[in-house]
Amino acid sequence: MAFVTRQFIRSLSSSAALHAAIKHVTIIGGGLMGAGIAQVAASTGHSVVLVDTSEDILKKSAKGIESSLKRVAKKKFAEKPEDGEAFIQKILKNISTSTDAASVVQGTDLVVEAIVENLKVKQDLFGALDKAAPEHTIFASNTSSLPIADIASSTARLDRFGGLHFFNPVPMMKLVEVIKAPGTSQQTFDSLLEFSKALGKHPVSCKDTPGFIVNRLLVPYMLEAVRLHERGHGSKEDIDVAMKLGAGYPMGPFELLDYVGLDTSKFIIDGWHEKDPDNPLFAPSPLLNKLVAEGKLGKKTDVAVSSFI
Ligand SMILES: CCCCCCC[C@H](O)CC(=O)SCCNC(=O)CCNC(=O)[C@H](O)C(C)(C)COP(=O)([O-])OP(=O)([O-])OC[C@H]1O[C@@H](n2cnc3c(N)ncnc32)[C@H](O)[C@@H]1OP(=O)([O-])[O-]
Ligand SMILES: NC(=O)c1ccc[n+]([C@@H]2O[C@H](COP(=O)([O-])OP(=O)(O)OC[C@H]3O[C@@H](n4cnc5c(N)ncnc54)[C@H](O)[C@@H]3O)[C@@H](O)[C@H]2O)c1
Repeated sequence: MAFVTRQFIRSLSSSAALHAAIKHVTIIGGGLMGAGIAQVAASTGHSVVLVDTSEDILKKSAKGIESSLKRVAKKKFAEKPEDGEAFIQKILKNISTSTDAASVVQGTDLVVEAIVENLKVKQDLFGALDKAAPEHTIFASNTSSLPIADIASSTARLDRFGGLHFFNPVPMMKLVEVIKAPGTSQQTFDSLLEFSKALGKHPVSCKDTPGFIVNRLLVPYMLEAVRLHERGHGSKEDIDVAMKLGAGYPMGPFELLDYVGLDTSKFIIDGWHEKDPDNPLFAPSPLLNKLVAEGKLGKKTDVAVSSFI
């Protein structure tokens, strides 16, 4: 009995040690999502390296993080604004940047990937990182729509690979979908759940199925809104107002498409359409295709202007 108890306590403390081990995080991709994930990880005391392909992009990411932190500080230190600047600087100190993923992962506990929604590009990245990262390092993808198992297949660490699907804007959205692929070990899954909680998020457990939970429901809804408009059955403005005032959504579907990025939305739809061409829910949208071809990608192209106008 005493032995069982000691063993039980040992297993609890080793699992606590494992969870505590996620201190150093590498975020690959400094766009909308990567910058937000880096900000939240740094704000919760993690040491963060943010990686992208060029110094210019990383400068833009750093600027975005700083202005988001200013918004947080304005609210948090409304009574004592002078403390806000120290708060921001303390968090920024936890973030460094790099264009060399292979060298920075050598000292990392967790890699969170938030690069372009393309299977081959993600596989190439993880295949290269697998050779450079230490044994214990966990890999996670923030993919919106791709199977985690397919991304993980370019590595030899299927047991230490899972999904961490954050929501935009990351500093505000409480949910993280934690995805257990068939190869993900229970220990890795538990670490990812613990990490999500350490970020102050609310994790939900997901299977490695298309769109997990949120996007399996959200993507058909958003596409249906675009199709409703394409059929001439409602203006974009009326559809947005209707869903905000009639269904209680904080943003209408067109506003949200602008916010998410029209390029990312198109990558998601094209990928699902290719896999399931007869499914009318995932039929491509001529309007979306036209806007992306014109380089109108939503807020990321111009924060002040809607791409749908
Ligand atoms: C077709 C296929 C498409 C599928 C796409 C799937 C994509 C993906 O996989 C899943 C998703 O993410 S799906 C997408 C999931 N996401 C959704 O569905 C999002 C839906 N939208 C919302 O929940 C709300 O509109 C927001 C929370 C964005 C803003 O809140 P609001 O009440 O409408 O109003 P507000 O006046 O603007 O802001 C008020 C205050 O909030 C604070 N603050 C805001 N942003 C901040 C930031 N970045 N940093 C820091 N702080 C930030 C700030 O304090 C600000 O005050 P300030 O004085 O202005 O600084
Ligand atoms: N936009 C959203 O609302 C949202 C929400 C949840 C999940 N996601 C997912 O997160 C991922 C990123 O989306 P995003 O909206 O942040 O995209 P984004 O276009 O804003 O940013 C992607 C960044 O990745 C960089 N990048 C591309 N290839 C790279 C590589 N090989 N190495 C390093 N950096 C590279 C790009 O330079 C860019 O800065 C996608 O998988 C997307 O599906 C997006």
